[in-house]
Amino acid sequence: MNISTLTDVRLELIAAARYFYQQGWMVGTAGNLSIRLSDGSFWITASGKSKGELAIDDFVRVYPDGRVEQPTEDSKPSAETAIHQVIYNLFPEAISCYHVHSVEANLVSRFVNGDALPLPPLEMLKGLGVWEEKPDCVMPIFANHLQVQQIATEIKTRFSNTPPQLPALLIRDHGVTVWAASSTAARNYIELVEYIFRYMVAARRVFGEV
Ligand SMILES: CSCCC(=O)C(=O)COP(=O)(O)O
Ligand SMILES: [Zn+2]
Repeated sequence: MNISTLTDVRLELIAAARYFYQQGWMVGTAGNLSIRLSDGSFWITASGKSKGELAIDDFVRVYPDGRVEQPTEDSKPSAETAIHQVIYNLFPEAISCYHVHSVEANLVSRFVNGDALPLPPLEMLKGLGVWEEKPDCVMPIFANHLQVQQIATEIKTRFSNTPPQLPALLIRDHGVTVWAASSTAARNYIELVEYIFRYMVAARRVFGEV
């Protein structure tokens, strides 16, 4: 057994959350991160924890049958656990699901009225798996219902009929969610989508509405 197999995967989530917090993408208690284990259960951030200073007990374990293992009585699963569950059910290859709130994600979610955000054909899309000459890509947008289960249901219905072009979705006036085959890839995906959002906001300032 090498040393990496002994590492608690929650440490990766703690490090990623601290990094996202430093970027201003997980301010206060905003956002939630999860990682799936080989038995199909996943660790997810407990609800309402300061994401810049997570500790090993600030996670709950959610099993495929919905059972929840809490380290302490006051640790509740993230309010957005239903979204992570639906992503893991839809995408068997997904090992990590990360959700952050940035100012730019909220701004670009208002660039269109419809349910799909056209993305500029940037080289960065290759990092998200889009290897095309001038990619014609959209990011799905979902309404930010107060009942998170409703958001999760709409994600399930839409993606079951129309798989997304990218491993990412945007919730309007809320934030972005990505999923990936490893926690490292999920962290990269967050950085890439946030770069694209920053570009879109800057491009609007420079070129106006295009
Ligand atoms: C101030 S963030 C409001 C809730 C939210 O959108 C979020 O991402 C954090 O919720 P959690 O229950 O995972 O702490
Ligand atoms: Zn959120």
